[in-house]
Amino acid sequence: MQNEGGIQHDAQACDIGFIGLGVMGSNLTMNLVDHGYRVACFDLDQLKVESILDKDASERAADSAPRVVGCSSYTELLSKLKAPHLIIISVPAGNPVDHVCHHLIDAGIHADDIVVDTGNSLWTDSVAREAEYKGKFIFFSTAVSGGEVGARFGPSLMPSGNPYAWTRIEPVLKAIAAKAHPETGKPLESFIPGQPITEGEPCATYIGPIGAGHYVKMVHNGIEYADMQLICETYHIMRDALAMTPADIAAVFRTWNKGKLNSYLIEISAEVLEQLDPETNQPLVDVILDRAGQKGTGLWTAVSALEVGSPAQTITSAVFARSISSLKEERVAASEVLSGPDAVDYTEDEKQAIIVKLEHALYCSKICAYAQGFQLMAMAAKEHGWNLEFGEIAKIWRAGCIIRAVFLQSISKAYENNEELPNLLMDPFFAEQITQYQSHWRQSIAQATLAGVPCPSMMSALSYYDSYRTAVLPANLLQGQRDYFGAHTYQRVDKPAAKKYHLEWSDPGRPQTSIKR
Ligand SMILES: NC(=O)C1=CN([C@@H]2O[C@H](COP(=O)(O)OP(=O)(O)OC[C@H]3O[C@@H](n4cnc5c(N)ncnc54)[C@H](OP(=O)(O)O)[C@@H]3O)[C@@H](O)[C@H]2O)C=CC1
Ligand SMILES: O=C(CO)[C@H](O)[C@H](O)COP(=O)(O)O
Repeated sequence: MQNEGGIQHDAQACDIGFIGLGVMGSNLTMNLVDHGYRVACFDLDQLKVESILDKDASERAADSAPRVVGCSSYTELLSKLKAPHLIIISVPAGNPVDHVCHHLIDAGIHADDIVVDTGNSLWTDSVAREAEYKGKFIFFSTAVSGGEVGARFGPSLMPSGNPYAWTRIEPVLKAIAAKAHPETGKPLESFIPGQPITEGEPCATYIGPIGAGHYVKMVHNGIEYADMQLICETYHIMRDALAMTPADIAAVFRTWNKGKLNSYLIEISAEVLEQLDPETNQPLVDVILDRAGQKGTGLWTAVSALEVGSPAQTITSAVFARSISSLKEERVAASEVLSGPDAVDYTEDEKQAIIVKLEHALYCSKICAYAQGFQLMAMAAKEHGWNLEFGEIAKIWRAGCIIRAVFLQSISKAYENNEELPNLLMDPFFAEQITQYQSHWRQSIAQATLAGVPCPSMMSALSYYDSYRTAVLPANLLQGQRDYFGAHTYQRVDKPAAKKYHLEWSDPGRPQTSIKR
């Protein structure tokens, strides 16, 4: 037995307790052990505990000691840990997180123990939890992105909460995080158990007070929704307007993946399109039902954008695209009643020209989706008093996470060059890129519209761009309408903005009054 700070514990005690051994939890646990941590594990389902013990046995050297210790209760888990305890949880967002926290309190967790929530929790829940569990233990959060492979070999991590807790957790999270090449921004990857990447810049940085990290992860997911939807729209245009096969479209994505669109999402899209159905030997994508699921983070982003008044229409339209996809039966019925334009027969040369334009359309739309995400974070940070470092946020998204892409290096440079950048579109590099490619972007959307193929997110991205660069929007008429029916007042272009006016619309003379408040 050792004695540290008056606490007795076993030399073989575990460094970390892990609760929730599902898709993410089991892989995060194996990632931790690859980095030399001894982990005590618990899940409500004991089969999952046994399975992780088997996994450890199969991956560790035959003559080495187990790196994972299985537990059958919260009390047993606490008893296996070095003090002060560090416990990581990966359970479904919502009630299960509080269920775990309450059981840890019942099991005798201490005030200086740390519980780190890694699930996709709603950021306001994390804020409430820190307050609720104060004095019982330190509630900390680190949002995780990267899916199961990321969890296993290096995810992107967005930690936030008590700064003292961060000093204790930082070495653990930076060890298990994905690593990016500092100059190129490209992910440094190894998918071999027991041989983790140790060089490069870790994709984990302290985001701020509790809630900030989960907010940033929520926006990451909102961007993820938009990015995925934009790729799906280009696939749709190629499939229905250009009559291309999944294999042809995959080949186009493979080519794009070598250029400015290089990203994990383009890569996996090509792979999905190439996959044949094991049952029918047809392209798998053709037998997957076109009804998209969603767990809530895209919706939360859209709701937050509406609440803080940040224009994030490409993200929001991606959420709506999932909603309309779920109306499968109605769409099938409507397809037999509602008409669209006649199909156009393109020559091979015309098709190739359209494909070139589509690449640029996707790129410009993607820039706008990211611009909206960063703008939303900036507006939320102002509202909640967070000091978000956007260059650092872009850096931790370069590897490990679902939206990892070479162009995040350019985003991080944009914010390094100008910390006060009001919008990504105003960065000289991105402004120039859109200037160069916008004609192809506009032509692609026009072509899709003429062919009757919906591209709501691409259209909304272009509208965002055009709205953002328009000095005088038609909101002047809108203000007039509001004042007409509801005396909601208006400001004048020729008077100080603080002054408000109302026109007496029902008075035949229509006098204007200056509103004194
Ligand atoms: N899958 C992904 O790609 C990503 C998921 N996330 C988030 O990570 C979290 C975990 O996701 P994922 O691994 O996919 O989910 P899973 O459903 O695969 O795993 C959750 C695990 O937690 C267990 N569990 C639930 N409640 C408790 C409890 N009170 N005590 C102990 N164990 C419990 C579940 O057991 P049982 O099944 O018996 O209920 C299950 O084994 C979620 O918040 C998710 O949103 C984040 C990033 C990516
Ligand atoms: O967080 C993630 C990756 O970053 C998850 O994959 C996310 O839960 C997927 O969301 P949805 O099921 O709503 O598509």
